[in-house]
Amino acid sequence: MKQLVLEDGTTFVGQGFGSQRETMGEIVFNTGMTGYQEVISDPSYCGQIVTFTYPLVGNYGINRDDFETVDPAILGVVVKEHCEQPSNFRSEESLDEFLKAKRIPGISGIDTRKLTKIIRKYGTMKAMLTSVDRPVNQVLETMEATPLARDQVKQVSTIKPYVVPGRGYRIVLIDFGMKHGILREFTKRNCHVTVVPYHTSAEEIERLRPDGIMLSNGPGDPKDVPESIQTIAKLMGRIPIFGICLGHQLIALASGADTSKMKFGHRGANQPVKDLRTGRTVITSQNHGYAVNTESLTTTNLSLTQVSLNDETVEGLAHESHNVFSVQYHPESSPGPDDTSHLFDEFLERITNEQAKLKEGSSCLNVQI
Ligand SMILES: NC(=O)CC[C@H](N)C(=O)O
Repeated sequence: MKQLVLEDGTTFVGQGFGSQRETMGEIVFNTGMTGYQEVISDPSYCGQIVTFTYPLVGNYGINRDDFETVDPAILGVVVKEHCEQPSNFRSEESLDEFLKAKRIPGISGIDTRKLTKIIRKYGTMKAMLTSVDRPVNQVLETMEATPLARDQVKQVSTIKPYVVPGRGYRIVLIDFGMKHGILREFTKRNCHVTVVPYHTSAEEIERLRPDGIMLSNGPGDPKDVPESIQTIAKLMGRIPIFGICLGHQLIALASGADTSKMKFGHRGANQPVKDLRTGRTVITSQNHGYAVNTESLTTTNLSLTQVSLNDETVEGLAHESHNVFSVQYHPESSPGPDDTSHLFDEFLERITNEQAKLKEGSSCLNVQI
Protein backbone atom coordinates (compact mmCIF):
# COMPACT_ATOMS: atom_id res chain seq x y z
CA MET A 1 0.00 0.00 0.00
CA LYS A 2 1.09 3.54 -0.75
CA GLN A 3 -0.02 6.95 0.38
CA LEU A 4 -0.25 10.32 -1.25
CA VAL A 5 0.26 13.03 1.35
CA LEU A 6 -0.53 16.64 0.47
CA GLU A 7 1.26 19.60 2.00
CA ASP A 8 -1.86 20.48 4.03
CA GLY A 9 -1.89 17.02 5.63
CA THR A 10 -4.66 15.49 3.52
CA THR A 11 -3.77 11.85 2.97
CA PHE A 12 -5.01 9.41 0.35
CA VAL A 13 -4.23 5.71 0.69
CA GLY A 14 -4.17 3.42 -2.35
CA GLN A 15 -2.41 0.55 -4.11
CA GLY A 16 1.06 1.15 -5.39
CA PHE A 17 2.02 0.32 -8.97
CA GLY A 18 5.02 1.20 -11.10
CA SER A 19 8.13 2.05 -9.10
CA GLN A 20 8.19 1.84 -5.30
CA ARG A 21 10.47 4.89 -5.14
CA GLU A 22 9.43 7.73 -2.82
CA THR A 23 8.99 11.09 -4.57
CA MET A 24 8.00 14.63 -3.70
CA GLY A 25 6.71 17.12 -6.25
CA GLU A 26 3.99 19.60 -7.11
CA ILE A 27 0.59 17.91 -7.40
CA VAL A 28 -1.39 18.91 -10.51
CA PHE A 29 -4.31 17.41 -12.45
CA ASN A 30 -4.82 16.63 -16.12
CA THR A 31 -8.33 16.42 -17.57
CA GLY A 32 -7.51 14.61 -20.84
CA MET A 33 -9.63 11.55 -21.56
CA THR A 34 -6.82 9.83 -23.46
CA GLY A 35 -3.12 10.46 -23.99
CA TYR A 36 -1.64 9.28 -20.70
CA GLN A 37 1.50 8.05 -22.49
CA GLU A 38 2.17 11.48 -23.99
CA VAL A 39 1.39 13.24 -20.70
CA ILE A 40 3.67 10.95 -18.68
CA SER A 41 6.49 11.47 -21.18
CA ASP A 42 6.02 15.26 -21.58
CA PRO A 43 9.18 16.87 -20.06
CA SER A 44 7.11 19.89 -18.97
CA TYR A 45 5.86 17.70 -16.11
CA CYS A 46 9.37 17.51 -14.66
CA GLY A 47 9.04 17.94 -10.90
CA GLN A 48 5.29 17.23 -10.84
CA ILE A 49 3.01 14.42 -9.71
CA VAL A 50 0.03 14.16 -12.08
CA THR A 51 -3.51 13.15 -11.18
CA PHE A 52 -5.61 11.93 -14.09
CA THR A 53 -9.24 12.96 -13.77
CA TYR A 54 -10.30 10.36 -16.36
CA PRO A 55 -11.20 7.34 -14.19
CA LEU A 56 -9.48 4.50 -16.05
CA VAL A 57 -5.83 4.75 -17.05
CA GLY A 58 -3.59 2.17 -18.74
CA ASN A 59 -6.29 0.42 -20.81
CA TYR A 60 -4.52 0.76 -24.15
CA GLY A 61 -1.02 0.14 -22.76
CA ILE A 62 2.17 1.84 -23.87
CA ASN A 63 3.25 1.79 -27.52
CA ARG A 64 6.55 2.59 -29.23
CA ASP A 65 5.31 5.59 -31.22
CA ASP A 66 3.66 8.00 -28.82
CA PHE A 67 6.54 9.09 -26.61
CA GLU A 68 7.26 12.77 -26.16
CA THR A 69 10.71 12.08 -24.70
CA VAL A 70 12.92 9.06 -24.07
CA ASP A 71 13.32 9.66 -20.36
CA PRO A 72 10.20 10.97 -18.64
CA ALA A 73 10.80 13.41 -15.78
CA ILE A 74 7.36 13.21 -14.17
CA LEU A 75 7.49 12.30 -10.47
CA GLY A 76 4.34 10.25 -10.07
CA VAL A 77 1.03 9.11 -11.53
CA VAL A 78 -2.22 9.19 -9.53
CA VAL A 79 -5.26 7.32 -10.87
CA LYS A 80 -8.69 6.12 -9.84
CA GLU A 81 -8.42 2.78 -11.59
CA HIS A 82 -5.30 1.31 -13.09
CA CYS A 83 -5.86 -1.18 -15.92
CA GLU A 84 -3.45 -4.07 -15.51
CA GLN A 85 -4.27 -5.86 -18.75
CA PRO A 86 -4.15 -3.44 -21.63
CA SER A 87 -5.87 -4.32 -24.87
CA ASN A 88 -4.79 -2.53 -28.01
CA PHE A 89 -3.06 -3.59 -31.23
CA ARG A 90 -0.34 -0.97 -30.67
CA SER A 91 0.39 -1.90 -27.07
CA GLU A 92 3.95 -3.08 -26.39
CA GLU A 93 3.88 -3.17 -22.60
CA SER A 94 1.60 -2.29 -19.71
CA LEU A 95 1.67 1.07 -17.96
CA ASP A 96 2.87 -0.72 -14.82
CA GLU A 97 5.83 -2.29 -16.65
CA PHE A 98 6.73 1.02 -18.21
CA LEU A 99 6.56 2.94 -14.94
CA LYS A 100 8.70 0.31 -13.23
CA ALA A 101 11.34 0.51 -15.97
CA LYS A 102 11.43 4.32 -15.77
CA ARG A 103 11.38 4.46 -11.96
CA ILE A 104 8.12 6.41 -11.84
CA PRO A 105 5.79 5.61 -8.92
CA GLY A 106 2.05 5.21 -9.41
CA ILE A 107 -0.86 5.00 -6.98
CA SER A 108 -4.36 3.72 -7.78
CA GLY A 109 -7.67 3.48 -5.99
CA ILE A 110 -7.61 7.22 -5.29
CA ASP A 111 -10.72 9.39 -5.26
CA THR A 112 -9.32 11.62 -7.99
CA ARG A 113 -12.46 13.80 -8.06
CA LYS A 114 -11.98 14.67 -4.41
CA LEU A 115 -8.27 15.27 -4.94
CA THR A 116 -8.93 17.49 -7.96
CA LYS A 117 -11.52 19.50 -6.03
CA ILE A 118 -8.93 20.11 -3.32
CA ILE A 119 -6.36 21.30 -5.88
CA ARG A 120 -8.96 23.54 -7.56
CA LYS A 121 -9.95 25.04 -4.21
CA TYR A 122 -6.54 25.52 -2.60
CA GLY A 123 -4.29 25.58 -5.66
CA THR A 124 -1.42 23.30 -6.58
CA MET A 125 0.72 22.26 -3.65
CA LYS A 126 3.57 19.99 -2.64
CA ALA A 127 2.77 16.31 -2.31
CA MET A 128 4.64 13.14 -1.53
CA LEU A 129 4.11 9.61 -2.79
CA THR A 130 5.40 7.17 -0.23
CA SER A 131 4.78 3.88 1.55
CA VAL A 132 1.97 3.75 4.12
CA ASP A 133 4.58 2.59 6.61
CA ARG A 134 5.90 6.11 6.97
CA PRO A 135 4.03 8.13 9.62
CA VAL A 136 2.25 11.13 8.08
CA ASN A 137 3.88 13.57 10.54
CA GLN A 138 7.29 12.44 9.41
CA VAL A 139 6.29 12.78 5.75
CA LEU A 140 5.04 16.32 6.40
CA GLU A 141 8.30 17.23 8.12
CA THR A 142 10.33 15.96 5.17
CA MET A 143 8.11 17.91 2.82
CA GLU A 144 8.44 21.10 4.80
CA ALA A 145 12.20 20.77 4.90
CA THR A 146 12.56 20.05 1.17
CA PRO A 147 12.03 22.88 -1.28
CA LEU A 148 10.68 22.13 -4.76
CA ALA A 149 13.39 22.07 -7.46
CA ARG A 150 13.93 25.19 -9.58
CA ASP A 151 16.34 23.74 -12.11
CA GLN A 152 13.89 21.65 -14.11
CA VAL A 153 14.89 23.09 -17.51
CA LYS A 154 18.50 22.14 -16.82
CA GLN A 155 17.33 18.63 -15.90
CA VAL A 156 15.53 18.02 -19.18
CA SER A 157 17.22 20.16 -21.88
CA THR A 158 19.63 18.41 -24.23
CA ILE A 159 23.25 18.52 -23.05
CA LYS A 160 24.71 18.81 -26.55
CA PRO A 161 23.32 20.18 -29.80
CA TYR A 162 22.19 17.68 -32.45
CA VAL A 163 20.81 17.84 -35.95
CA VAL A 164 17.75 16.28 -37.53
CA PRO A 165 18.57 16.86 -41.20
CA GLY A 166 16.22 18.03 -43.89
CA ARG A 167 16.41 19.99 -47.14
CA GLY A 168 13.99 22.76 -46.21
CA TYR A 169 14.25 25.75 -43.91
CA ARG A 170 16.94 25.65 -41.23
CA ILE A 171 15.36 25.86 -37.81
CA VAL A 172 17.23 26.24 -34.54
CA LEU A 173 15.06 24.68 -31.86
CA ILE A 174 15.99 25.82 -28.36
CA ASP A 175 15.28 22.87 -26.10
CA PHE A 176 13.80 23.88 -22.75
CA GLY A 177 12.31 20.39 -22.37
CA MET A 178 11.02 19.89 -25.89
CA LYS A 179 8.22 17.49 -26.71
CA HIS A 180 9.03 15.26 -29.68
CA GLY A 181 5.77 16.42 -31.22
CA ILE A 182 7.36 19.79 -32.04
CA LEU A 183 10.25 18.08 -33.82
CA ARG A 184 7.77 15.85 -35.70
CA GLU A 185 5.94 18.92 -37.03
CA PHE A 186 9.19 20.32 -38.47
CA THR A 187 10.45 17.06 -39.94
CA LYS A 188 7.00 16.55 -41.53
CA ARG A 189 7.65 19.88 -43.28
CA ASN A 190 11.13 18.77 -44.35
CA CYS A 191 12.97 21.32 -42.21
CA HIS A 192 16.60 20.99 -41.17
CA VAL A 193 16.42 21.20 -37.38
CA THR A 194 19.32 21.90 -35.03
CA VAL A 195 18.26 21.26 -31.45
CA VAL A 196 20.40 23.26 -29.01
CA PRO A 197 20.66 23.39 -25.18
CA TYR A 198 18.67 26.12 -23.41
CA HIS A 199 21.81 28.07 -22.44
CA THR A 200 23.12 28.45 -26.03
CA SER A 201 24.12 32.08 -26.61
CA ALA A 202 22.57 34.37 -29.23
CA GLU A 203 25.95 34.50 -31.03
CA GLU A 204 26.21 30.71 -31.24
CA ILE A 205 22.66 30.54 -32.56
CA GLU A 206 23.31 33.21 -35.19
CA ARG A 207 26.45 31.37 -36.29
CA LEU A 208 24.18 28.47 -37.29
CA ARG A 209 22.51 30.87 -39.78
CA PRO A 210 18.97 29.73 -39.00
CA ASP A 211 15.99 30.79 -41.11
CA GLY A 212 13.85 30.62 -37.97
CA ILE A 213 14.09 29.96 -34.24
CA MET A 214 11.67 27.76 -32.34
CA LEU A 215 11.41 28.15 -28.57
CA SER A 216 10.08 24.93 -27.09
CA ASN A 217 7.81 24.13 -24.19
CA GLY A 218 9.48 23.28 -20.88
CA PRO A 219 8.98 22.78 -17.15
CA GLY A 220 8.98 25.18 -14.24
CA ASP A 221 8.80 28.93 -13.78
CA PRO A 222 9.92 30.89 -16.89
CA LYS A 223 11.76 33.27 -14.56
CA ASP A 224 14.09 30.41 -13.58
CA VAL A 225 16.01 30.76 -16.87
CA PRO A 226 17.03 34.46 -16.93
CA GLU A 227 19.95 33.84 -19.32
CA SER A 228 17.52 32.47 -21.92
CA ILE A 229 15.31 35.55 -21.56
CA GLN A 230 18.30 37.76 -22.40
CA THR A 231 19.26 35.57 -25.36
CA ILE A 232 15.72 35.79 -26.75
CA ALA A 233 15.67 39.57 -26.30
CA LYS A 234 18.87 39.77 -28.40
CA LEU A 235 17.50 37.54 -31.16
CA MET A 236 14.10 39.24 -31.49
CA GLY A 237 14.00 41.36 -34.63
CA ARG A 238 16.97 39.58 -36.18
CA ILE A 239 15.49 36.14 -36.97
CA PRO A 240 11.81 35.03 -37.08
CA ILE A 241 10.82 33.40 -33.78
CA PHE A 242 7.94 31.13 -32.78
CA GLY A 243 7.38 30.22 -29.11
CA ILE A 244 5.26 27.47 -27.59
CA CYS A 245 4.18 27.39 -23.92
CA LEU A 246 7.37 28.07 -21.90
CA GLY A 247 8.79 29.57 -25.14
CA HIS A 248 5.76 31.90 -25.28
CA GLN A 249 6.25 32.97 -21.66
CA LEU A 250 9.94 33.66 -22.32
CA ILE A 251 9.10 35.88 -25.32
CA ALA A 252 6.75 37.85 -23.06
CA LEU A 253 9.44 38.28 -20.38
CA ALA A 254 12.04 39.20 -23.02
CA SER A 255 9.66 41.92 -24.24
CA GLY A 256 9.19 43.45 -20.78
CA ALA A 257 5.87 41.79 -19.88
CA ASP A 258 5.39 39.78 -16.71
CA THR A 259 4.25 36.24 -15.86
CA SER A 260 2.75 34.77 -12.72
CA LYS A 261 1.79 31.42 -11.28
CA MET A 262 -1.80 30.34 -11.80
CA LYS A 263 -3.86 28.79 -9.02
CA PHE A 264 -4.05 25.34 -10.63
CA GLY A 265 -3.15 25.89 -14.28
CA HIS A 266 -4.53 24.39 -17.49
CA ARG A 267 -3.75 20.75 -18.21
CA GLY A 268 -5.89 18.82 -20.63
CA ALA A 269 -6.85 18.33 -24.24
CA ASN A 270 -10.06 20.35 -24.59
CA GLN A 271 -9.18 23.93 -23.66
CA PRO A 272 -11.16 26.45 -25.74
CA VAL A 273 -9.21 29.42 -27.10
CA LYS A 274 -10.50 32.39 -29.08
CA ASP A 275 -8.38 33.86 -31.85
CA LEU A 276 -9.07 37.59 -31.57
CA ARG A 277 -7.97 38.25 -35.16
CA THR A 278 -10.36 35.80 -36.82
CA GLY A 279 -13.04 35.44 -34.16
CA ARG A 280 -12.66 31.66 -34.43
CA THR A 281 -12.59 29.34 -31.45
CA VAL A 282 -10.17 26.43 -31.43
CA ILE A 283 -9.93 23.50 -29.05
CA THR A 284 -6.41 23.16 -27.76
CA SER A 285 -4.12 20.87 -25.82
CA GLN A 286 -2.56 22.55 -22.79
CA ASN A 287 -0.17 21.99 -19.94
CA HIS A 288 0.89 25.04 -18.01
CA GLY A 289 0.90 26.44 -14.50
CA TYR A 290 2.15 29.96 -15.31
CA ALA A 291 0.61 32.61 -17.55
CA VAL A 292 1.50 35.98 -19.03
CA ASN A 293 -0.19 38.85 -17.16
CA THR A 294 -2.56 40.63 -19.52
CA GLU A 295 -2.07 44.08 -17.95
CA SER A 296 1.69 43.79 -18.26
CA LEU A 297 1.34 43.79 -22.06
CA THR A 298 0.35 47.46 -22.19
CA THR A 299 3.93 48.68 -21.84
CA THR A 300 5.31 46.27 -24.46
CA ASN A 301 5.25 45.95 -28.25
CA LEU A 302 3.30 42.72 -28.01
CA SER A 303 -0.32 42.40 -29.17
CA LEU A 304 -2.71 39.99 -27.54
CA THR A 305 -3.88 37.66 -30.34
CA GLN A 306 -5.64 34.83 -28.48
CA VAL A 307 -7.38 34.34 -25.14
CA SER A 308 -8.63 31.40 -23.10
CA LEU A 309 -12.43 31.16 -23.13
CA ASN A 310 -12.38 29.53 -19.70
CA ASP A 311 -10.61 32.25 -17.75
CA GLU A 312 -9.58 34.92 -20.31
CA THR A 313 -5.86 34.36 -19.70
CA VAL A 314 -3.34 35.14 -22.45
CA GLU A 315 -3.11 32.36 -25.06
CA GLY A 316 -1.40 34.06 -27.99
CA LEU A 317 0.92 36.99 -28.65
CA ALA A 318 2.45 38.65 -31.71
CA HIS A 319 5.12 41.34 -31.82
CA GLU A 320 4.00 44.54 -33.50
CA SER A 321 7.19 45.12 -35.49
CA HIS A 322 9.39 42.04 -35.18
CA ASN A 323 8.66 38.69 -36.78
CA VAL A 324 7.86 37.01 -33.46
CA PHE A 325 4.72 35.18 -32.37
CA SER A 326 3.76 32.67 -29.72
CA VAL A 327 1.04 30.55 -28.17
CA GLN A 328 0.51 29.32 -24.63
CA TYR A 329 -1.10 26.07 -25.81
CA HIS A 330 0.39 23.14 -27.73
CA PRO A 331 -0.19 23.30 -31.52
CA GLU A 332 1.79 20.04 -31.87
CA SER A 333 -1.00 18.51 -29.71
CA SER A 334 0.17 14.98 -28.77
CA PRO A 335 -2.07 14.37 -27.04
CA GLY A 336 -5.01 16.45 -28.15
CA PRO A 337 -6.84 17.89 -31.13
CA ASP A 338 -4.76 19.25 -34.00
CA ASP A 339 -6.95 22.32 -34.66
CA THR A 340 -3.87 24.54 -34.44
CA SER A 341 -1.11 22.56 -36.22
CA HIS A 342 -1.40 25.12 -39.07
CA LEU A 343 0.67 27.45 -36.85
CA PHE A 344 3.79 25.57 -37.96
CA ASP A 345 2.85 26.43 -41.56
CA GLU A 346 2.25 30.03 -40.50
CA PHE A 347 5.76 30.11 -39.02
CA LEU A 348 7.29 28.81 -42.27
CA GLU A 349 5.22 31.36 -44.25
CA ARG A 350 6.53 34.10 -41.99
CA ILE A 351 10.07 32.92 -42.80
CA THR A 352 9.28 32.96 -46.55
CA ASN A 353 7.88 36.49 -46.29
CA GLU A 354 10.83 37.68 -44.23
CA GLN A 355 13.26 36.34 -46.81
CA ALA A 356 11.30 37.88 -49.68
CA LYS A 357 11.38 41.23 -47.85
CA LEU A 358 15.15 40.99 -47.35
CA LYS A 359 15.67 40.12 -51.03
CA GLU A 360 13.49 43.02 -52.09
CA GLY A 361 15.50 45.30 -49.83
CA SER A 362 18.81 44.19 -51.30
CA SER A 363 17.60 44.46 -54.93
CA CYS A 364 16.40 48.05 -54.23
CA LEU A 365 19.89 48.80 -53.03
CA ASN A 366 21.31 47.39 -56.26
CA VAL A 367 19.04 49.61 -58.36
CA GLN A 368 20.14 52.71 -56.45
CA ILE A 369 23.81 51.85 -57.01
N1 LIG B 1 4.27 23.06 -21.21
C1 LIG B 1 4.99 24.11 -20.89
O1 LIG B 1 5.87 24.58 -21.61
C2 LIG B 1 4.76 24.68 -19.53
C3 LIG B 1 5.35 26.04 -19.30
C4 LIG B 1 5.58 26.37 -17.83
N2 LIG B 1 6.46 25.42 -17.23
C5 LIG B 1 4.26 26.42 -17.09
O2 LIG B 1 3.96 25.52 -16.33
O3 LIG B 1 3.51 27.33 -17.28
